[in-house]
Amino acid sequence: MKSISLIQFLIEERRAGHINAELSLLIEVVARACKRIAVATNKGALGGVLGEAGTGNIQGEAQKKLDVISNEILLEANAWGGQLAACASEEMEDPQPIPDMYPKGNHLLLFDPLDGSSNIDVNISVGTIFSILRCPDGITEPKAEHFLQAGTTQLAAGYVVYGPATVLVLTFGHGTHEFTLDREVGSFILSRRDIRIPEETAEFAINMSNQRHWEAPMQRYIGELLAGKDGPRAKDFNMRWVASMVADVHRIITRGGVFFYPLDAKIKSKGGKLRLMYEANPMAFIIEQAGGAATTGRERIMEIEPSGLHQRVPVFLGSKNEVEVATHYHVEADAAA
Ligand SMILES: O=P(O)(O)OC[C@H]1O[C@](O)(COP(=O)(O)O)[C@@H](O)[C@@H]1O
Ligand SMILES: [Mg+2]
Ligand SMILES: [Mg+2]
Repeated sequence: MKSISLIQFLIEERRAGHINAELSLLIEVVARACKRIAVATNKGALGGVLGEAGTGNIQGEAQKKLDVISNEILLEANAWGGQLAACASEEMEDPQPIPDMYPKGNHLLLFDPLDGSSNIDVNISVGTIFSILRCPDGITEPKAEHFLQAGTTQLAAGYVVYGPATVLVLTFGHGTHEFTLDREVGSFILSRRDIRIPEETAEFAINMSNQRHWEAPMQRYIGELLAGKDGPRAKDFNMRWVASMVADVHRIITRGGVFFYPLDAKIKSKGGKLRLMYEANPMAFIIEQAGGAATTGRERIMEIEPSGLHQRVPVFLGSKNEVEVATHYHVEADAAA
């Protein structure tokens, strides 16, 4: 098989008119930063990267050292290239403009620098998630409000999973593609083009420990899956929960399945657990481009008009038919109420 590097793939995408030179460079820079995060992650205890940073982020969550290191790597890598107007991160309260000493570009980059933080210290896959938007015309100093664009306007989205292999999954709205890092050569190589998620699945991912706090339609849906062959679905379902969204989504991208982080009584006042701008929107774009579906249980994630940079939403995503059944149960219960 002829091997195609990420750089060659980006040139092809430019020729096809899917991206411009600035966006191509931006993806290269993000991919290079993620290689550095992979190196830091792989060093583990030997690199002094495990454990708590001793600080808290805007979400009120304790930061791990690797959350802080990954955030810095992404900010530093993106500061100088002339492809960005500003960055926003799950770890920072406000967007960070590109310093005045560097040229500015027309894109906005949003990222969850290190997803699955609870898994860092136990040597389970973690990742980085990113989303790219166009900076509104005439805005030279983007503020939070300029990032508040619906997911349907994303120009690109991707994630990198730091697992047994380091893998980048990317979309520009023309299919979802996967690249595997060749560690010896230092290049991402195309490993799957135009990924398709099967519409049917018998595998679901959810944190079952929250079951008693879920809303009634979620209780009903998961109850039916657990009843297996003897229940109304007449089929046995398997369950997986890595607790790193990147790893759970990557499994779905690879063999199908469905992922839920629903609303529950504990997190209701926050709107959900996962962040719309850094997690839900980019993953929804990637999943939809692979033939899957992504909703909040009530509406399509990518159609939400964001109200805040750190807004949280419920997330249902993956194989189309299961997302539809679970969403239908919620919409039906709302209508009945
Ligand atoms: O610990 P829980 O409740 O199972 O939540 C796990 C979820 O939280 C997350 O770790 C949140 O992401 P961060 O690690 O970036 O905060 C997701 O990756 C994962 O799906
Ligand atoms: Mg995350
Ligand atoms: Mg994170």
